[in-house]
Amino acid sequence: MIKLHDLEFEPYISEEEIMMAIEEISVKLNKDFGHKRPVFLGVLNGSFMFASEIIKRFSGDCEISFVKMGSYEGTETTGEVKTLLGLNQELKGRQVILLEDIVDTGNTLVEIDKILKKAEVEDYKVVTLFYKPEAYKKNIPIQYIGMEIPNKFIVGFGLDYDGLGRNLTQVYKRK
Ligand SMILES: O=P(O)(O)OC[C@H]1O[C@H](OP(=O)(O)OP(=O)(O)O)[C@H](O)[C@@H]1O
Ligand SMILES: Nc1nc2[nH]cnc2c(=O)[nH]1
Repeated sequence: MIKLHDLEFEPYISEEEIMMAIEEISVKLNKDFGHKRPVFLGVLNGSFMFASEIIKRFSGDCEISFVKMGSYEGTETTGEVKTLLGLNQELKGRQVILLEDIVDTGNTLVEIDKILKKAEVEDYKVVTLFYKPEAYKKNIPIQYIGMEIPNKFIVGFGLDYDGLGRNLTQVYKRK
């Protein structure tokens, strides 16, 4: 059990399980994009750890870029997704692989979809380590999913509770 701010969390997904899910996604990405020179687009802050693991395993040529989006306060979405740092690279005509740590309501994905369409990317695919099917209310397709999880608030492996917990190497759920 761990405590972050006022809340207690219990171990939920081990580092080993996370790494297995990452390996599986990486095999598919190498097969599907190995010769396409994609741009990996990580969504900060939460995706930094996942993005690092995915990119380390990619064996073809690739470029790496980030955007920073934010919408959560405490354990709840505000419903308003802010673009805190936008695109800083020309993506017109490129194949983009979007790297998300988690897709929950899908609000963040909808905002990024607008950004990528405006940037006139050739195509983009969504990769997420965690996905909450019960919470997802949008219809943007998610092509690569590490793990489906129930609608519970989690922390660790990049995911925070009010700034804390991102450094944890395994995932915890709210007790
Ligand atoms: O599907 P949604 O309900 O939009 O939730 C998913 C988003 O929530 C988290 O970001 P957050 O806004 O907490 O910012 P952070 O990555 O800086 O923690 C996470 O990193 C995703 O980007
Ligand atoms: N830390 C954290 N951030 C999220 N953003 C969307 N869902 C979650 C979640 O379960 N945990």
